[in-house]
Amino acid sequence: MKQSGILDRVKRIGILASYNGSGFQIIKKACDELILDAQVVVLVSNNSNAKALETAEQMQIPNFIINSKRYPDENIDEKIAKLFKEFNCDYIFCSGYMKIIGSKLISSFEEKIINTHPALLPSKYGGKGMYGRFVHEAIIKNKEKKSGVTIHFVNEKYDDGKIILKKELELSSDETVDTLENRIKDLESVAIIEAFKKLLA
Ligand SMILES: Nc1nc2c(c(=O)[nH]1)N[C@@H](CN(C=O)c1ccc(C(=O)N[C@@H](CCC(=O)O)C(=O)O)cc1)CN2
Ligand SMILES: NCC(=O)N[C@@H]1O[C@H](COP(=O)([O-])[O-])[C@@H](O)[C@H]1O
Repeated sequence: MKQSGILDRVKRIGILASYNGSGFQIIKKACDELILDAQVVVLVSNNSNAKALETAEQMQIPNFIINSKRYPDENIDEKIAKLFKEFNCDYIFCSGYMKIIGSKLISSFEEKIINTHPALLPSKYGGKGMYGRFVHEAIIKNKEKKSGVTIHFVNEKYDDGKIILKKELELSSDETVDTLENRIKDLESVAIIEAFKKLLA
């Protein structure tokens, strides 16, 4: 583990999640086990029913619901950016976050917002509508021979940012959406940690 100098401090990670936050849990575990020299300091969800909120609460990680329904008169993107700044986040990780991130948040965290996409990019399996099971359904429907995970920086467009790393897998002849989803999640658990090790080095 890198020795921290006097001016260094453990890097602080903010999470954006819409549902379960599986990637968030992977990162938190790696931080707790000192595999990553970082700490998860705050979680934001757009979805008041997100399981990720409960998980954060159980872990005593500050967690917030920020969406336009709850804050109809505020710029949601600015509100999220302000909160992550208040928590002195060094990085933001999108753990199954299903909303477009706007320019304010992107400019506040240039090349510091990281997303995990459950397919190989660039490809037709990225962009608007390509999230969660929809990605795997399209891959299976099109009889693709391979898929994978892409960890990338977030820019203004969906799934278009600079790629940090990719991991591939070959589809089996009897692959289903369920088996592919599970295999991609397993691959993600390796890719996310490898990507953060690269960033934190
Ligand atoms: N500016 C960016 N914002 C986000 C990115 C990004 O790369 N740039 N990545 C997404 C995550 N993502 C793919 O990895 C993704 C998530 C959601 C969608 C999508 O089509 N969403 C629907 C709404 C779905 C819902 O409300 O549940 C939509 O926009 O119509 C595409 C890609 C996170 N944000
Ligand atoms: N395009 C974005 C996207 O599809 N992200 C995907 O959502 C899953 C997280 O869901 P979770 O809420 O179950 O952790 C992850 O597998 C991630 O690749």
